[in-house]
Amino acid sequence: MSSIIEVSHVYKAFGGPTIINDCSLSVAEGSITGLIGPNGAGKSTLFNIIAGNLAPDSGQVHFDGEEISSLSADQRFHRGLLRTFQIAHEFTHLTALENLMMVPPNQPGENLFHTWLKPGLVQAREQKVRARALEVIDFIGLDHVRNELAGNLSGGQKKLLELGRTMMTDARVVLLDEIAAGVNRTLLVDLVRNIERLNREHGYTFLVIEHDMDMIARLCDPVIVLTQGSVMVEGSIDEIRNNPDVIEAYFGAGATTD
Ligand SMILES: Nc1ncnc2c1ncn2[C@@H]1O[C@H](COP(=O)(O)OP(=O)(O)OP(=O)(O)O)[C@@H](O)[C@H]1O
Repeated sequence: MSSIIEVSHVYKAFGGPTIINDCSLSVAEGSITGLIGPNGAGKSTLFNIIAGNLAPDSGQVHFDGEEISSLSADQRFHRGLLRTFQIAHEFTHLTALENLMMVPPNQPGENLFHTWLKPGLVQAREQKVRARALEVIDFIGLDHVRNELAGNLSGGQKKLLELGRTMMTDARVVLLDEIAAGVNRTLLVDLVRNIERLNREHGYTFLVIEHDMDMIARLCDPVIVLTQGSVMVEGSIDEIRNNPDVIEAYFGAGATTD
């Protein structure tokens, strides 16, 4: 498998100690790759650097062979590299379906000249977006709450909606940051199933930060362990689980898995 994301020798400090320290890793196209590590290891910082929300002090990030360090988060989004975010506050007053319909970038309706000069174009585009949103809401199993305000959805339903929002664009790589947090077990099963289906049926590549090890074990291969801002080891979940260095990094010297 070829790699779709390549992080090469990235460094980042926030005026104090180096948080990301000569970090290099690659994510294979079509994989669901896990990114784990103790608290403060730098996982979210690395996500921000890959997504374009934070500039590295040095080093490079390639997406599908292209060096993307100079691209904004928005430009990366339009190329299909995106991360899920909590539903923004203002969107909690929109229905689940409307939340999906808000996602497509550059909607002609946003441009007043289009509304005046090409109303037919705007209408056709809106119909297409609505049809897609209806497909997506069915796919993620939220059809029964499509007219519910997003703010009234449960934590797990909001996560499913976040995942659905990635389907309104032509996503290729989705960065998931602790998507299982606060989700009940039943909806977690739906979430995992949808991630697997998006991977299998739509060719999405996922990079997943997760503290829930059951979820990592179920979903991810390979798993990358980050400690103190650089990659300690990469392998299958079983290789990681039995690696004494990983156990020590998580639990301290002398710890065992028993
Ligand atoms: N904007 C910032 N300014 C200063 N320090 C920061 C900033 N962002 C992150 N840090 C520091 O960088 C370190 C790594 O944080 P980061 O959130 O990337 O780790 P993490 O591995 O995602 O941790 P966790 O698993 O606890 O979420 C922490 O010590 C944090 O305090």
